Amino acid sequence: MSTTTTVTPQQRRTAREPVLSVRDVTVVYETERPVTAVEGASFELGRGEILGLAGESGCGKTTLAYAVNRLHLPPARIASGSVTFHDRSGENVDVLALQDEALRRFRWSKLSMVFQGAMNALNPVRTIGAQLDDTLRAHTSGTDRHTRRERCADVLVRVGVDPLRLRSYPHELSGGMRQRVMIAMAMLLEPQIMIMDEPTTALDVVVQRDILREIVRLRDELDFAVVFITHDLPLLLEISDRIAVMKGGRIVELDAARTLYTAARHPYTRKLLGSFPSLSGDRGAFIRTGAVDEPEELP
Ligand SMILES: Nc1ncnc2c1ncn2[C@@H]1O[C@H](COP(=O)(O)OP(=O)(O)OP(=O)(O)O)[C@@H](O)[C@H]1O
Repeated sequence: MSTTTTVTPQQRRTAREPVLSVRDVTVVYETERPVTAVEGASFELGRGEILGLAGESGCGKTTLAYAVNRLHLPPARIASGSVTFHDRSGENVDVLALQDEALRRFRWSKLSMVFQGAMNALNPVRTIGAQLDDTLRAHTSGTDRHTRRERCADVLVRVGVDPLRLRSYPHELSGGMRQRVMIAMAMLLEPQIMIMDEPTTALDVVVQRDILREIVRLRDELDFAVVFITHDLPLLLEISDRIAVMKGGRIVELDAARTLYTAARHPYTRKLLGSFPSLSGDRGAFIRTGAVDEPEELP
């Protein structure tokens, strides 16, 4: 007689091996009156998992993301903690100890980041193709021009942009397309983790939804993990496997998206959920559109 266990894709992902372990990270802005922007933050990111990072403005989301990627600049200082990247090869990388060339290689190729308003970071006087090629050349040696061109065209197609746009200048593209190009750039070196900090905030809702759907689809296809930062909790509930809620520099709750929605434990999470009418109103029947929650029968 065989027994069957119902395992959701969500459980499968969170049960997966970790790709990143963040332990007790504290970040202080050493200003005249030092500000502890992140205090004792710990989380584990599973391979291929989408982890949402939610919380009100100023709670420390961006500071934490920058620290994990070592992009923080003085006066910010990582006062304590550890960040370990678990490479697909089996190697464990102490991210906070990386220096110079090793750190440069780590960024983009292992962990890449899409910033708030990244679309405005494109160089206005260089074509999209030239800018994608710059990133590729900086990280891959000995790849010929034709192969690089094909790779650049391929990532554009993946994010839904016509590869003919390689010849375009940023001003010839809509905001949504430029943001897609930035996501393509972050994907270029096939990183195992992508950190996205409010990547769609500046875009209208329809474009925002399209891009998010694309990110979830790409994750399903390519199996990179995502840390997705926003204060838009309904959005996170739709796309995330798990969600961490931050308040005053601390992660106060971290759970599967569905559990957080139906049975939040921390009063602040409940308050946050209650502050979105779409989640709390009479017609608040919340529908997950992501491809993450259909149960699946496993033998
Ligand atoms: N350069 C700085 N110097 C001093 N304090 C800073 C600096 N940058 C950020 N802070 C403080 O650190 C705290 C966390 O800021 P952070 O930008 O990480 O929050 P956030 O949750 O990402 O906010 P938002 O959603 O508005 O981007 C805030 O109290 C902020 O005032």
